Amino acid sequence: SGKSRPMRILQYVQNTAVQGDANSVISAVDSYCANVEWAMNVGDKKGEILDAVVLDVRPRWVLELGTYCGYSTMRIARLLPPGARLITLEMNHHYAQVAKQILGHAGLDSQVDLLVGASSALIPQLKKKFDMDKFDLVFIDHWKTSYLPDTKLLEECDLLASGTVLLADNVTCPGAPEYLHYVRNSPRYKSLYFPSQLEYLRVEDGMEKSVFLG
Ligand SMILES: CCNc1ncnc2c1ncn2[C@@H]1O[C@H](/C=C/CNC(=O)c2cc(-c3ccc(F)cc3)cc(O)c2O)[C@@H](O)[C@H]1O
Ligand SMILES: [Mg+2]
Repeated sequence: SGKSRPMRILQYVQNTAVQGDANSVISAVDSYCANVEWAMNVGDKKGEILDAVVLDVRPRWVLELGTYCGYSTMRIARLLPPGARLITLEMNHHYAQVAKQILGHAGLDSQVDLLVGASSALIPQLKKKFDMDKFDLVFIDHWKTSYLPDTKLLEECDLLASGTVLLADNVTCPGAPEYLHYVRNSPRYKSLYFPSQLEYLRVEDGMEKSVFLG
């Protein structure tokens, strides 16, 4: 039942996870996607790398590109210091609606602003909309061919400060070759690869952490 995969994930969360307990919602998504049907969440293995980066950066302003069901949104939001904000962009209305409900079940909607629309249209509006200046952390996990153009757009919109961390999912599988080449060869980034595995599978994947140098 449930018309879409995100819908089926939401129903499983609503039926099994503890309302207001983000960790139980994260575990519910992981057990559903590991045992019932695969979905493109960052997952528990790469999720631990994401957690470690969030805890290390202690960001005040976080941007996520590609919300999908809100899994990585929850992982980030549950670790934010008080007063910090996570802005997540999702172009698919249905996915955004599901993510909003999953975030609500986890009790994390107060730290998160979920905007529905394409990143290319929304990124130029963020400074004014949120009265903010620079992001401390950007988690990139949307269409792999959009990683590079959106990184360049973030530079053009002056949304990256010296020290801003970009963390990109899937740089090995499915891969983001143009993005990788750019951040690994540009003098404006210090880049480091974190090997891991594709969510819920024994397939190599990894995340690239790139620090903007200004
Ligand atoms: C147009 C660019 N701008 C965008 N602005 C806002 N939201 C966007 C945008 N692009 C895509 N989105 C949204 O991000 C999400 C897309 C994520 C794309 N992710 C993947 O393709 C992906 C794919 C895999 C994968 C790996 C191995 C396989 F065999 C099959 C799939 C694994 C992953 O972890 C992935 O992240 C959707 O919710 C989509 O609606
Ligand atoms: Mg991904």
